[in-house]
Amino acid sequence: MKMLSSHFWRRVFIHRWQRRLKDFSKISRTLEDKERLLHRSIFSDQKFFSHTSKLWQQHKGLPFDVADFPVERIRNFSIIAHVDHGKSTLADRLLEISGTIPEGNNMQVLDRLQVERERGITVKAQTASLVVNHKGQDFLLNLIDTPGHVDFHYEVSRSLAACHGVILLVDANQGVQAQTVANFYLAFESELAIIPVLNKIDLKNAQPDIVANQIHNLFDIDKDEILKISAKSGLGVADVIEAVIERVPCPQYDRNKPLRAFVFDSWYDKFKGVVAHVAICDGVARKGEKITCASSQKVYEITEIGLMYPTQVPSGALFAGQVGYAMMNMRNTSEAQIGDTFYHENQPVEPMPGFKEATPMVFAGMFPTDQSEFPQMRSAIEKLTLNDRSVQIKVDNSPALGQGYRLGFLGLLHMDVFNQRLEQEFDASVIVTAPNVAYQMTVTGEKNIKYYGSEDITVLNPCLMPEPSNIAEYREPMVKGTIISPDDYINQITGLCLDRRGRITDQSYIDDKRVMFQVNFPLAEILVDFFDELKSISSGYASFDYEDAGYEISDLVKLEFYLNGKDVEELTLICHVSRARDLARQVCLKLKDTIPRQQFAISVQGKVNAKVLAREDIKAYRKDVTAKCYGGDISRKRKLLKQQAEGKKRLRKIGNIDVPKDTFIQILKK
Ligand SMILES: Nc1nc2c(ncn2[C@@H]2O[C@H](COP(=O)(O)OP(=O)(O)OP(=O)(O)O)[C@@H](O)[C@H]2O)c(=O)[nH]1
Repeated sequence: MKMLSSHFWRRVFIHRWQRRLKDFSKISRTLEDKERLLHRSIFSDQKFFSHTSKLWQQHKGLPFDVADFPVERIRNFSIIAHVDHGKSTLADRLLEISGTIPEGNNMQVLDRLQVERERGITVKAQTASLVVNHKGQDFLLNLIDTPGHVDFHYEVSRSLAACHGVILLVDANQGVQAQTVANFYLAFESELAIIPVLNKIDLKNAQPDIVANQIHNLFDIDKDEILKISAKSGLGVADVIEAVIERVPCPQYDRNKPLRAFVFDSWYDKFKGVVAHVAICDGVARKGEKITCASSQKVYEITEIGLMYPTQVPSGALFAGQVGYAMMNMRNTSEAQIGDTFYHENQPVEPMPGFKEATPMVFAGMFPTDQSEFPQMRSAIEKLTLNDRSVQIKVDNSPALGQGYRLGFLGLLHMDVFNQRLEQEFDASVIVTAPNVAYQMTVTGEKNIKYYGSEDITVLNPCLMPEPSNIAEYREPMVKGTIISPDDYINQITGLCLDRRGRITDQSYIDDKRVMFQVNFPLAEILVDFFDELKSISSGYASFDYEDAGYEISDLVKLEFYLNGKDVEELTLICHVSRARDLARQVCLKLKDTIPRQQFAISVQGKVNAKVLAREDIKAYRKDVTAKCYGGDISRKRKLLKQQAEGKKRLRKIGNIDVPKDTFIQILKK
């Protein structure tokens, strides 16, 4: 007994010291941890901590019943903003304040993809549900964290279909940027409630009053409506929750009506198969029920249904106004179409309007590194496009690279991310050809005159461009660009726009320091390095966004590249006539740098209409075949050299040039 009690006191003593040490280590924390402590004290009153919600670690299922949330106590909203203005950080704080996840600085829990974590950007809209208490009542909030980069704007527009309001987040240091403007109009045109929020007010250089003025001038928003927060420290985040509950309208749906479930996203899970993100517009969907897909009329059984809390947590049912996930035993990835409506078997309802197709801006060929891997590549592309519906797919064939696909993307970053996701998530290694835009042409060649008079075609693959003598008119895609920058850089930006064949249509001040330019550009001119150059001439302060602006008549040529006189179709480009010579030189130099030296010399030529515009030579490795010949027998040495020369000729004849996998994509980068 005595022994036991001394053991007990020893444990109490150790425990006390551990606590003291913990307190001591708290005092000596770094600056970042001090912010965390501040954030803790802000949350300490746990104003929004719901009675039903418990800390993340403590529950396995949902700590509440979804049936207890009628539409009046549901709010569905998105967080939209320019790149890096703090969307994912705010999402973290909202999840913490509601007790959905444990406290922890900058976990970015909604950036779930490996590519997002590696690049530090959001590429995929992600949803999460949280329960908060407001004036004694529990509310179910469904938030969607959206990407900020222009290449992923389709994700934003799709997410808005499942929302009734948005938080328009603006960095109080950087101010309104180009994507802020684009996102505002997207939400405004969708008639959503807009809550303007200034973020990063903890920063030394934050200028909340100036930025509030910009928001007021540009969007006609009352300055009193603008919230000021620090998503990092948690300051003011409580007000955001209050604003969401009070300013975002509840869904106008009815759980007593027949089921109408809208699929706004879907993805392929290696273990669970196809998973769909669903918004329940009317009625109730329960596990085990049979539901019909409105577009295909196929019947499925709901095998699992639940909320993203913030990962998939089964709830057994979802009620009108709620947003969650569902699994329906779909065998084929093509069955889960985004924009589809599901209803209970034999109880058809009016389907929801689907989504507008995304308009791809950039096209590139994708081929397996080894032709035997084509089936794996096809399956990987099918699964990934299930999660990324903005990609357009067409089967393609290339003499050098074999069977593959021509894919359409919303931009180069989109293409890069898609490629990386193929490798990381599906283990598919692919060759990507040089990206190009889609040109339109009016063909009036002999054959066409005979049959059609003239015909308008769209050329997605430059090597399929018809003979120039048959083309009556060329048209190239245009974009309407928005640039926002401090006025110190007006001259540099004007110069850059003119150099890129841009037409400045408007230039106006959004406050007394910042200028907004509206510029019409040929898409091909801003595709590769425009944004980098804009950032570099404006010391990183200018931002850029663009939207489709149709086609304009242009003067185009087909630029072909030859390796040792052999046309390499995969390298063919279409460009404006004024760019042909520079581009030919740039690509030839790039090829010279990227193609490794081989046993024979390689000539690299860039030609337009058989006229050589640029040429580079890659020297051969001179293998010393006579090294092993000691002594003076000259005839033996000659024989070996002759054999070597013949070997080189043979290699050249069969065009056995080792071109590295990323050459095609590298050639356009400066
Ligand atoms: N000082 C400070 N930094 C912040 C605040 N909010 C976010 N940040 C930082 O800003 C950077 C970008 O934050 P994110 O949350 O990734 O921004 P995002 O808008 O989600 O970025 P994308 O999804 O790539 O567009 C991170 O380094 C954050 O730590 C804030 O209130 N104060």
